[in-house]
Amino acid sequence: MKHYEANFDGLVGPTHNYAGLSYGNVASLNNAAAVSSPKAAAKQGLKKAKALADLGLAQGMLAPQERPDLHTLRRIGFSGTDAEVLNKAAKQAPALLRACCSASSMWTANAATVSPSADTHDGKIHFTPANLVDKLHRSIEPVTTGNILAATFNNSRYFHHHQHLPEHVSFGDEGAANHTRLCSEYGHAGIELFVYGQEATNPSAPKPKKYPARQTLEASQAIARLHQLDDESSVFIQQNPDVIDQGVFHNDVIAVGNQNVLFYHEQAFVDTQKKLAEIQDKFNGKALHFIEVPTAKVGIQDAVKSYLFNTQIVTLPNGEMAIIAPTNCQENEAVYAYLNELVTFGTPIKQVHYFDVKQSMQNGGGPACLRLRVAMNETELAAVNPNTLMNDELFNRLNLWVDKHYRDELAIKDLADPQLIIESRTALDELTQIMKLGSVYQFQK
Ligand SMILES: N=C(N)NCCC[C@H](NC(=O)CCC(=O)O)C(=O)O
Repeated sequence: MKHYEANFDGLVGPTHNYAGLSYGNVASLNNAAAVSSPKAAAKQGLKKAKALADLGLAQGMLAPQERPDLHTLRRIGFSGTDAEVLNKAAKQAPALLRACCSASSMWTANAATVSPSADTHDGKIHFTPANLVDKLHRSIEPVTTGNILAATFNNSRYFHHHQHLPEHVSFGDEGAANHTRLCSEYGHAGIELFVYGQEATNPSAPKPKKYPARQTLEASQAIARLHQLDDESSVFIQQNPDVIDQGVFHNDVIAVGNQNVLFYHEQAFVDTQKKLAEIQDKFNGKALHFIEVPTAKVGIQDAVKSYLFNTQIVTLPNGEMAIIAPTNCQENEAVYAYLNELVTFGTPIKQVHYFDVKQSMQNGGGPACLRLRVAMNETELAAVNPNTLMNDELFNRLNLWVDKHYRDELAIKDLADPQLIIESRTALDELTQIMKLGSVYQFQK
């Protein structure tokens, strides 16, 4: 039986904009009110996804969410026709309107946590949508995320979909951005690493002083229980609160794993040596590569600016690993020098491929934020909705679809334009037909 680790990238939605909504995410705040290009953003994302498919990897796409989110605006008291709702929100509560217009579902690393069947007791792939409660604009994603995941992985024989965790800060859950998996082969049972920012029920435990810690230990433990993971194959690690205060708002901004490689910054974790020993122990003595990047080579600021750790590490069909990096890594002297050196270290990582995903980067989303990993065997892959899987035909259809429906430019003031509701719904309605998703959006119900 063949095994894959498929990447499901988030298709960038028609309202992609820079609203400065994510306190603690330096790029989001620095680019607040800049003019975005939804069309360029969607095309950059599609190009990366297609390039990975062309490298011989299993690659899918996840549909974006409906924005502006009229359903939420009505729920908080704006009434009238759709245009009236938008107008009233724009005048009375512009910050709430901005929160209801974000295309943030593009960062599918935050869509859910996924545990492959090799790790779970019932032998199914488990999905739990992230509740994303720390940010208002993201907290309105999980219900539709659940609908989209269920329409994409639509076979209950292989896929087990859970409801998102209770919507309270004690269960702050950011999905796969704070989760990575180590294994010798994708189809073998692995070790699931859950990295949390704070313990909600232990006020004396360390936590950041300035920026929020979005993921709690309690949430990570709940996911491990729901996904029927063994204690012997789960490791809970605290993220270093000092780096959260320097802009590392998710663990995937400072560490990434693939198969038997863990690539991380020296300052990423609390109790690093103890945790590495626990991982090694639970890995049953099999070979592991811990690639630690020292501060002397790459400082935290360079890591945050370049997104060195928000790279994807993928295993190519020939068994070599490649790093999928944003072009921002080429533009940073220290990081570029490090990556050139990394491929000579004798680890499984032998190649680096650079992609321009700047439209997403300007909101703090790198290549790894844009994808949700799902390790699958060939039977499970065959059970995925085939219309979501990347190939020449889907790539061409989606590019034409973007050309037809997306704006070249979007400024914050444009979010108050009722025409954007019509454009967005027309596009998404057509998309659900292209990807054969059924009625996943509120406006279709
Ligand atoms: N690291 C991972 N996996 N994902 C990155 C998510 C970026 C996202 N940015 C935003 O939501 C900015 C939106 C705005 O400001 O308009 C966030 O902070 O949640």
